[in-house]
Amino acid sequence: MTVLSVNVNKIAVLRNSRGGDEPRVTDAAEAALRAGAGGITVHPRPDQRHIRPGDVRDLARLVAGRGEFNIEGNPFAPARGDYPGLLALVRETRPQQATLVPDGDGQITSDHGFDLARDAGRLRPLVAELKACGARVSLFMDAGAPDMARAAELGADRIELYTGPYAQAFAAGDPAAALDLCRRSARDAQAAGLGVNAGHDLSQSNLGAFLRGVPGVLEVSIGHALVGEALYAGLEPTVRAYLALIAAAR
Ligand SMILES: CC(=O)[C@@H](O)[C@H](O)COP(=O)(O)O
Ligand SMILES: NCC(=O)COP(=O)(O)O
Repeated sequence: MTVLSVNVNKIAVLRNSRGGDEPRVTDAAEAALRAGAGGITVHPRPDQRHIRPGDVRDLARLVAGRGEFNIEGNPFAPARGDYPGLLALVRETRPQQATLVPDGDGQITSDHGFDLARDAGRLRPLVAELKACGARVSLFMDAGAPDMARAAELGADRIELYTGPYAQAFAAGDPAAALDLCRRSARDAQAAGLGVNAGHDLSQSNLGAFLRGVPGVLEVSIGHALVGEALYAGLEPTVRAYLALIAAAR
């Protein structure tokens, strides 16, 4: 069954907005795991707009043995201040998965996957180093990317389908074409021996249709919508609602 990995970036946004320690990302992760989430995802960025290196260390300890810890980030982004870089964080905290995302600082959020025709050569040694740290490596990829097999060729274990365009199409009432693109890309990745994860702007409204339309998704990582929904329903009930949607989509 598809694993739910709860992204706690937005808990850190709220915490950082007042400069203190509350709400704690570790409390949110604890609640999510208690409710049955299969893992926790964070996306520490060089500008530390939300998740900080200390959060990554704390969450690695908290999740250990209780679920999968997934660290996302741009492996090419240099260290800055006390942000040591994605590889350094992975070396130090040994997460079960590292998801590589080609984000720049100027982006408000992740909005595209890798261009492997340009990036494969630079990625190959980084993927090898991350795997040597014991991490499964997933590459953030656009639905419709022409070269899913190249992700396998450079050593990745999985791809993460960028589901932002699907979510936008779903909200506009016309998801069919975007869903079909996701389904075809997932099939191409699976044919190349890659596992398929998915994430970005997934929500309780669009998740069921996505999972029914794209067979074999191993993990969905969800944060923004889930935390927003939890403001009204509570975090543990919201996580359980996502788990029920995943179970119903089988
Ligand atoms: C890669 C992706 O789509 C998300 O995991 C990412 O974490 C979103 O980042 P923000 O939470 O900073 O918008
Ligand atoms: N990889 C996607 C993720 O971790 C969370 O994305 P979102 O649900 O915050 O858009």
